[in-house]
Formats: sequence, C-alpha cells, structure tokens
Amino acid sequence: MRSSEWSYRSDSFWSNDNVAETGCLSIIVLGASGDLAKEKTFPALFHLYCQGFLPPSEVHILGYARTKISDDELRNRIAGYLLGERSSSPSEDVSESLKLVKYVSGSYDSAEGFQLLDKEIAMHEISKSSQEVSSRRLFYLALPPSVYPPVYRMIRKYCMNKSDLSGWTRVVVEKPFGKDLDSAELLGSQIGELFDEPQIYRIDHYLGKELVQNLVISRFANRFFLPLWNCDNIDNVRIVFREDFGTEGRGGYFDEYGIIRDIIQNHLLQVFCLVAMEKPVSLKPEHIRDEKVKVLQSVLPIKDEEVVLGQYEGYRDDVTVPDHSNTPTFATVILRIHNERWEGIPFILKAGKALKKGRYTCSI
Ligand SMILES: NC(=O)C1=CN([C@@H]2O[C@H](COP(=O)(O)OP(=O)(O)OC[C@H]3O[C@@H](n4cnc5c(N)ncnc54)[C@H](OP(=O)(O)O)[C@@H]3O)[C@@H](O)[C@H]2O)C=CC1
Ligand SMILES: O=C1O[C@H](COP(=O)(O)O)[C@@H](O)[C@H](O)[C@H]1O
Repeated sequence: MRSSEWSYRSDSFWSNDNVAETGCLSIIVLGASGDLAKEKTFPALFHLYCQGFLPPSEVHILGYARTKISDDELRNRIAGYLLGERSSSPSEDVSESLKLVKYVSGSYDSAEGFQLLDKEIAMHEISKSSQEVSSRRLFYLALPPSVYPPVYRMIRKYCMNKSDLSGWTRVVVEKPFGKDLDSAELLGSQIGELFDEPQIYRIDHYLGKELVQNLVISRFANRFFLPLWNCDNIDNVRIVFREDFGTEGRGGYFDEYGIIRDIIQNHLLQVFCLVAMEKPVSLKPEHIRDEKVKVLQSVLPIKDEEVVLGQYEGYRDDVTVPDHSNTPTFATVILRIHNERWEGIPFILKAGKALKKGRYTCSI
C-alpha cells in the first residue's frame, strides 16, 4: 500500500457503515453505583447528549446496582461529578440530561431484580411509542468481570428486546476479561453461548484516547518516522501510567485483580502493540488486530529480574481492601521482542497508583 493511502482522513478512518436508527433506545448501566460509571460512563453519555446523539424523545438511561439509592441520589452523584471542580459543564445541560436517568436496585443474580429492570425498560418503551416503535437495548457492564456470567444470563433470560418490535440487544463489557487464560476463555464461551458476536462489544477505553489514536497515524502516515522506527534508531521505549490517587473505595474490585491485570495487561499492552507492530494491510480493525497478535507472539518470556512489584503505603487502610492484602499497586515489567525490527530493545511498561505525579506517557 502506498503511504499516501495512510494519510489521515477522518471520514474514511472513523466512519462506519451504520445507518442512523430511530425509535426507543434504552441504555442500561449495570454497576451504576461504581467508579467507572461515575467517572467515565455517565460523563460520556452526558457528552453524547450535549452533542445531540441522545435525543430525549428516544432515549432513556437506567442505572442498576445492588446499592439502595433513589433516582435522585444517583442523579446527585452524577451531577456532583459533572459539576465538580475539573469540569466546565453548564449546569442547565447537566440537569436536563439527568432527567433521562432512572435507577433500579437489585442483585446481579436475581430474577426479581432483572424482571423489575425489564418492566422499567418496557414502561419507557411504551411511553415513547408515539415515536417510531422499536426496542434497542444497550447493556453496559461497569462491573468487575467476576459478576459478568450471572449478569449475562439474567439479561438473556429477562431483559432482551421484544422480538415483535424492531431493534436489538447489545452488551458492552469492560476490561479485564477475566483473571487468566482459563477464566478469559470461560468468560468468552459463556457470553458466546448467550449472544451472537455482533451483539458483543469489548471495550478498552485507552484505545479512544487521542494520544493512542495519534500513534497509529504518526507511525504509518508520517514518512519521516517510517524508516527510523527500529532498533537501529531507538534505544528503548517507555510506556508509563501513573495515578496520583489510590483505590479510594474500589478495593472490592481492584484487590482481586491488581495493577498488572487492571492496567498493564490491557491499556499498556495495547499501546505497546501499536508502537511495535508492523504496518497493517489497512486500518480495518481485523487487520490491526492481526498485526498486534503477531507482536504479542514475538514477545520473549519475561525474566524475573526484569519485574518490580510494589504496594503503596496505606493501601490496606482502605476499608474495601483486606487487611493482609499482597496485591501489587505498582509494577514495572520489561518486554523484549524477538524480531528483526526490535531485537535487543527493552520496552519498559510501568504502572502505579498513589504515586507523586499523575500522568500517562509513551516515550520513544
Ligand atoms: N474505574 C475506572 O476508571 C475504570 C474501570 N474499568 C473497569 O470497570 C469495571 C468496574 O470498575 P469500577 O467501577 O472502577 O469498580 P467498582 O469497584 O467501583 O465496582 C463497580 C460496582 O460493581 C459492584 N461491585 C463491586 N465489587 C463487586 C463484587 N465483588 N461483587 C459484585 N458487585 C461488585 C458495586 O456496585 P453495588 O455494590 O452497588 O452492586 C460497585 O459500585 C472493572 O472491570 C474495571 O476494570 C475500566 C475502565 C476504567
Ligand atoms: O481502566 C482503568 O483505568 C483508570 C484510569 O483511566 P484514565 O482514563 O482516567 O487514565 C484506572 O483508574 C482504573 O484503575 C482502571 O480500572
């Protein structure tokens, strides 16, 4: 492929073949009481609302979790975050968007909770039936992967879209997909038995970050970089994630997984792949995936002496963390790739919580 075909064209790079759909859209955030929902999912929905992608005549948003709170309590939590000191969201937009939000409390494995959820969704679908009728249901799992299996089953059994209406049911799952190969394969087969592949969306939100998206463009559309990107010109690559805050009540999820599964195995490894992979045949997702897989297959076994683990002081003071936890909150690991381009070059991946400075960098 000629390099001119790689030049950045927002239309061809980002566009998809989706035809605009209309009718009732229900977005259900499971784990709505949690950190991801508050800090990422609801703010993302708010920005979509502000850009006109979530018209109130068609859309409603339901939060679901075990915590017993009212609609207003959930709305206040979200508003508190959206109107916090780091935000410049206009308060009228926030209060208008929050009118779309309701909350249902229930457990992740009880028929009762999911029947109630289904009833609530159906009620909104009926109330919006003056619009073109359809039932589009998007379930977003802002939950630890340990609760995915019962949730898949409950959605499948009680909450699928109504087949007499046009539309669909889709499920969005967050990283990490399991704790190890066995649990990842098990999760994959469990969801695969209940939903078809086009219904399943797996997310790593680092792939949506500007820096990460620009990496592909810089590497393959920039003729200056193309001949330099190899072990003759690069001495080492450092991919670093630092957070200046700790688990802050997320110990329930974090302690079971640790920093390697929470950050390195997914976010940093994705960046690693984009830096190290060969040029894909095209920018189609499957072509990029194929090149990432080849790089991962060329990584040499990690040496013990090239790994450092640590836990920040005070981690165990978090009430959601077990008193004797040995879970790492910091890790550095050196990856080495056995191929012509990268022979001998260390890729240093480092991630830590509760460090002095918060920042995310990729230095080459
Ligand atoms: N936080 C973030 O910025 C990001 C998180 N993620 C991923 O999202 C998922 C959730 O993360 P996050 O929101 O931070 O985690 P939280 O610990 O905040 O968990 C989310 C919610 O899940 C429920 N929950 C927590 N632990 C358990 C448990 N052991 N069993 C059953 N329910 C539980 C709680 O709701 P309740 O008790 O009310 O039911 C909680 O509010 C993880 O897979 C994480 O990797 C991905 C990207 C970013
Ligand atoms: O996936 C996760 O990411 C966040 C950090 O995301 P960022 O976009 O704010 O950099 C991290 O705090 C969390 O532990 C992890 O699960």
